[in-house]
Amino acid sequence: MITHDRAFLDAVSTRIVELDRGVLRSYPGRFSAYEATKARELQDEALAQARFDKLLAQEEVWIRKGVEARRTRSVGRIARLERLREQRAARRDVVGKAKLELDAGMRSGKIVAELEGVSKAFGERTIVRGFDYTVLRGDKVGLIGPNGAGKTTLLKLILGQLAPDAGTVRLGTQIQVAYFDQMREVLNPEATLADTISPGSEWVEIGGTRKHVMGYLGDFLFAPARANSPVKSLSGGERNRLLLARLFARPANVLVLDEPTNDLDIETLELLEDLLTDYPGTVFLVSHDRTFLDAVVTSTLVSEGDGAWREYEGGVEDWLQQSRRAAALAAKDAAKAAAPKALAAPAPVAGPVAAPAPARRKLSYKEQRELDELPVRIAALESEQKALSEQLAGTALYSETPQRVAGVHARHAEIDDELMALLERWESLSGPAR
Ligand SMILES: Nc1ncnc2c1ncn2[C@@H]1O[C@H](COP(=O)(O)OP(=O)(O)OP(=O)(O)O)[C@@H](O)[C@H]1O
Repeated sequence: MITHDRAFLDAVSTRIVELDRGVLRSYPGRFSAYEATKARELQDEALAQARFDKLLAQEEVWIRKGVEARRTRSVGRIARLERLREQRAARRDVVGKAKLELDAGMRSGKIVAELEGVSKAFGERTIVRGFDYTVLRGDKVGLIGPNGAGKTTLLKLILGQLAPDAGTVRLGTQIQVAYFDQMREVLNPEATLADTISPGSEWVEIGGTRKHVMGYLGDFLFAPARANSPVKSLSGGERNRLLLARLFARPANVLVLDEPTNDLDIETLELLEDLLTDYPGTVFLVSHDRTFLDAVVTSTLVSEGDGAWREYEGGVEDWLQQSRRAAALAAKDAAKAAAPKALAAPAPVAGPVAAPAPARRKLSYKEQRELDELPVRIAALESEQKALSEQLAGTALYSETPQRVAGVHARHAEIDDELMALLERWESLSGPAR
């Protein structure tokens, strides 16, 4: 019996067979029993994953320690870390694939939009001039230009929401657009996380594929225990993560993301990168975060001023390289034309913009000092923890008072937390600029 009628299922079934992430599982009993067991399993899974993450994080702290510690690294421990990393990567894979099934709404036609000689001006100001452009299904397009260059206007033209002054825009078939705009999206602060994703149902259902909302929230790094908390209890970054979860639960085949990376932590950024990279539909991405753009886009639309827009294959780095090359060639040609007999001077390497920003954010003097001291603090905590582990493994400790034994246990656990906090600090200080 295959049905979406839960009341009916609950009344008649004696066994539920579930297909989740490509695995079939059988649960004896009625539908309500299955739901309870499933929620428990998801919770256990989240707990096991959290434990695993903690171990991995500790091992990452260890491997990242200074040169001195590096000499004493054990081969076995490094091999174990590599295995842990692989397991972690595989887990993300499963999640990514599961979501892809949810995302793939109805496919759009092969051509999403075709623009010919499109121009648009607001009063005296020309935003787009004589623009020819074709977007195909699956293109991931980055838009780059200073504030007010016309990125939003160009997007509206491409998606047929704004009529051009001149030229034609032909839209493809079956296009369903979903937007992610942190500034404008509104979340009901009183609604729960689960209700925000899938109002009135415990299931997220798109294109015939269903997933329990707890599991879906888990994919977006919300623990099952939080599914029934109100939106107002979330931090700003968590709200953005929830908006992303809602975006990917919509049956769209064209996603438009305007500055999606503001306020997202590293893990969510990676998740978003993976989601967008694997997303089978078309993506338009406006972002000032070059690393993020480079990771996701397959082509870039760049404002070259005065209504001129140009398409480059690849991401920001490719655009910079290509435009530097073009500028160098132009300079060479100009030099040749101006002074044909002069000795060939090295071509100036000039581009429309400066070289890419350094990958790491600029630290204040105080932060740099803190970062430099972190390995020492981590090493001290680890050697303290090692000494405690030895005491716990030996017999002498147990001839002392029970309070003393409990104290050693407690300090050992406390060091775990301190190490985690230092690792997080290390991540945030040494992470890329955003
Ligand atoms: N409906 C409108 N009427 C008049 N002017 C407009 C209209 N929409 C946009 N503009 C102007 O056109 C220019 C381009 O705006 P647009 O919002 O497309 O830029 P943007 O590149 O997306 O900017 P930002 O990076 O700041 O979001 C701006 O100067 C804006 O004031």
